[in-house]
This record gives sequence, structure tokens and C-alpha cells, in this order.
Amino acid sequence: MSEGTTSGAGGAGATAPPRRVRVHHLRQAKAEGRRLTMLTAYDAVTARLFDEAGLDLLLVGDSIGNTMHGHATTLPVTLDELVVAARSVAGATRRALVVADLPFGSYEAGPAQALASGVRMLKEAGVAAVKIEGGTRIVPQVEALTGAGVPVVGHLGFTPQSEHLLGGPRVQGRGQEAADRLTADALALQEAGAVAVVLEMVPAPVAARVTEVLEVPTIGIGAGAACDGQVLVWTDMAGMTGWSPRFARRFGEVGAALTAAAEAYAAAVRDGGFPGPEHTFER
Ligand SMILES: Nc1nc(=O)c2c([nH]1)NC[C@@H]1CN(c3ccc(C(=O)N[C@@H](CCC(=O)O)C(=O)O)cc3)CN21
Ligand SMILES: CC(C)C(=O)C(=O)O
Ligand SMILES: [Mg+2]
Repeated sequence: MSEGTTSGAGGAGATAPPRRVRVHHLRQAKAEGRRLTMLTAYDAVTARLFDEAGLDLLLVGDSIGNTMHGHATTLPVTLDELVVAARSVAGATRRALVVADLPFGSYEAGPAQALASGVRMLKEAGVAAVKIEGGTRIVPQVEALTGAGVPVVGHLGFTPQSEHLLGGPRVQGRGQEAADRLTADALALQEAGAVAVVLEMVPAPVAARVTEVLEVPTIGIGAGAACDGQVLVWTDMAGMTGWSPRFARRFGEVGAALTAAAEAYAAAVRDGGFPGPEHTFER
């Protein structure tokens, strides 16, 4: 889905902003067979880089808890924390559609709670959609958000906010009954108004079937190649971590590059090579 990166085609000049990806483009991309690309981002620095790289969607994930705040799970992340991160991402993004997770405890109580949290994300952070975990049990929340103009992305399969209930990071939807339940959940989310559904740690044939029956796109993470799009946690994608889930691929060694830059800086300070005359105000 890269058509929006060619800006200025209408004669508006080289400085015309790229066309913004919007929620109605998601179904359109699926119908036209264009794969959707999504990465997490937690701050303005990475959001600008990923937006310039042409990513279609950026997810301000509650994985910020693991990746940036050093928690073992996503559970401690608060709505206040995620609103700050989402505001940074949305403010630094020109083309990508920005989606923010609603964190654990900010939507489960019911439609009113979900709506209050979703409205904060659009009003205070300026994102275009929110993502919530769960199927049939959160349909009232999806309906309330959608009805109020807050687009919702669903999230099925392994849902990290329920990891204690699920017994850890486990593949979900194995076996006929579980696969049928997952498919029914996906259809229920779409019926309630979800604009896309993330499938995490789902057997590839099950994700393929869900992708086939849905009109809205599926975005997979550990869910095989048949999904309409893919999402990864950026620190896994860029090689920032020692360990990553099996479903992630390192597309770079940014962690090693950053360590090398920091070492070079420290060495130059120690040996007097930095700052040089060009970095110095003589008067
Ligand atoms: N860095 C990072 N990457 C992620 O993809 C991610 C997060 N953090 N935090 C939020 C959730 C949690 N996720 C996780 C967490 C752990 C595993 C894990 O331990 N997987 C094992 C076993 C999987 C199995 O075969 O059952 C693995 O080896 O990949 C997977 C996904 C995915 N999300
Ligand atoms: C792994 C993705 C889908 C997510 O929810 C997150 O990064 O929080
Ligand atoms: Mg998440």
C-alpha cells in the first residue's frame, strides 16, 4: 500500500505533504491485494523515521511496557503513559495511520469506560484509531467506540493482556473448536465495526481462513503469510534486543550500531578528539 508515498502528483509542488492513510483505505487495500505494513513506535524519533520509510500504520503498543519501560509484561502500562507516547507518535507522523492500544484496565469494565479511554486517545493524543484485545466479550465496547466515531482495531489469538489467564505466550486457535471460536470472534468484531483485526500467534491455516472470511484486513504477528498485513515490535525488527519472539525477524542491527556510536563518542571524549575546533565557540 505505497501509493500514498508519491506526493505532489497533483501539481501542488515538491513540498506537498504525503496523503494520509485513513481507516477507509484499509478495506480498500485488502480488496486490491496490497499488503499492509505496520510497526510499533513509542516516541517522535522512531515515528518520524518509520513514517518516512513509508509504513502504512504505526502502533503505539502497550508493548512499550516491555520494550521501553523494562516491565516483564504489558500489564503495568497505564492509559496516561500511553496517551503521552501516542501524542508523540501522532505529532511526528505525516502519512501513516496511527493506532494506539488501550492498555489493560482501561476498557474491560464496559462500553462507557472504553469510550472514555478511546475519546482521550483521539482528543489528547491525536491518534486515528484504538486497538483493544478480545472477541465476542468486548463487542459492546467496539460498538460504543465505533458509534461515537472512534475507529477500533481488534486483536485476537494470543492477547498479552490476558497472559495470566492464557498460561503465557501460547499459540491460540489450535484445534477445530478453538479455530471456529477465533473465526466467530473475528466476524463478531467486524460486525461490531472493527476496521482491522490483529492476529497474534495463530496457526497459519487458521489465520488464512479468518483472512478469507473477513472483509476488513487481518494484520498478523506470528500468524503466517496469508494475513493482509504484518506487524512487528520495532525493537525486535531492528535488532535492538538480545531475545525476540520466534515469529520476529531482525531486519537490522541497530542495537549494535548504537553501541558502536556510543563507544566512538566516549573514546573521542577520552582521547581529546571531541570536541574539535568546529564544535567550539572561541568567544
Ligand atoms: N519485544 C516484544 N515483542 C513482541 O512481539 C511482544 C512484546 N515485546 N510484548 C508484548 C507482546 C508479548 N508477546 C510475546 C511475548 C513472549 C513470547 C514468547 O515467549 N514466545 C516464545 C514461545 C512461543 C511458543 O512456541 O509457544 C518464543 O520462543 O517465541 C511471544 C510473544 C508479543 N508482544
Ligand atoms: C504486538 C502488537 C500487536 C501489540 O499489541 C503491541 O505491540 O503492543
Ligand atoms: Mg499490545
